[in-house]
Amino acid sequence: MAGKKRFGLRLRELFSLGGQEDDFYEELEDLLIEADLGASVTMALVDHLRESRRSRDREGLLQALRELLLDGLAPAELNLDPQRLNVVLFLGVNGVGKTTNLAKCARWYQREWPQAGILLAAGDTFRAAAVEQLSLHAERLGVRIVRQGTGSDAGAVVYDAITSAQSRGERLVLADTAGRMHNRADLVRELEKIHGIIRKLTGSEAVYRKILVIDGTTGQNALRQAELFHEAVGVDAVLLSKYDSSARGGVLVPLQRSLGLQCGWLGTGESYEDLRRFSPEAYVDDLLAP
Ligand SMILES: Nc1nc2c(ncn2[C@@H]2O[C@H](COP(=O)(O)OP(=O)(O)OP(=O)(O)O)[C@@H](O)[C@H]2O)c(=O)[nH]1
Repeated sequence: MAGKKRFGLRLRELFSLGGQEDDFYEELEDLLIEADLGASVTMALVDHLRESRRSRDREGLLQALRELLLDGLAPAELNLDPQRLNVVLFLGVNGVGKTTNLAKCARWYQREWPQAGILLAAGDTFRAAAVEQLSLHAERLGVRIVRQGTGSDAGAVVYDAITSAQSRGERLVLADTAGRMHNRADLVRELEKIHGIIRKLTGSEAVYRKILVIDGTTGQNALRQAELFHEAVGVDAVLLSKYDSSARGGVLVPLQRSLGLQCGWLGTGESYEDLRRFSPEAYVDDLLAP
């Protein structure tokens, strides 16, 4: 959070400085880019501020920037349905916190839907320790898991999980996926295969959603990751992990502006309770806080 505070502070310092108009906007651009807002969003914001000719006093500018950042941001809605089967696929590159946050979501729905029956699917069969890690969470949470060994077919794991949940009347399958394969094409092929299996099995009978986990400390690279997954299978919502240790976290704005992706949750630590619903106002206030 220290970095975020620095951003807000530096913004205020800049706003209270005198000097040339052009220098001011250039420095503002640098600050926004450092906050992970990305070049195109930054340009658009700064152009807007320039054109709006709002008074260049500190509070006026901060208020204008706040409104611009908030524009279009909304909490993602998954619209899951406790009366039907829901399949939620967790996507994201290695180490972003997919498995941990999948487990937090399991805990969340244990509370929200106490009667639902939750099943975890160990679909990351590529990384050696991933199946074990998810199994440990299943044991701690007291939920069922469908797993096979490392190197097995992830599509088969997901297939088994869904048919098993269907036969038992369970309402929620949370499926992990690999974040890395031998190369990008393999990863996309694997995801497309899993996606095809889920679509075939669920049809109109079930709700199927995809959550992309983005590491809040990643910066602009997050946008490229999101493009990859969104193009491959389509993303319904973003979960921004490691928000507690993210220096900037401004990346949610370009994710929304460039790809139309909204955030649903913030991961705020490593324990099961460390999951927060995304609030655009709280997020932007945090970004701008001194
Ligand atoms: N501080 C903090 N740490 C987190 C958060 N979410 C996950 N982590 C940590 O990030 C590390 C990686 O998390 P994993 O859940 O293993 O990541 P993954 O994406 O499943 O990784 P792969 O299985 O390798 O793809 C672990 O040490 C987690 O405890 C969070 O919201 N805050």
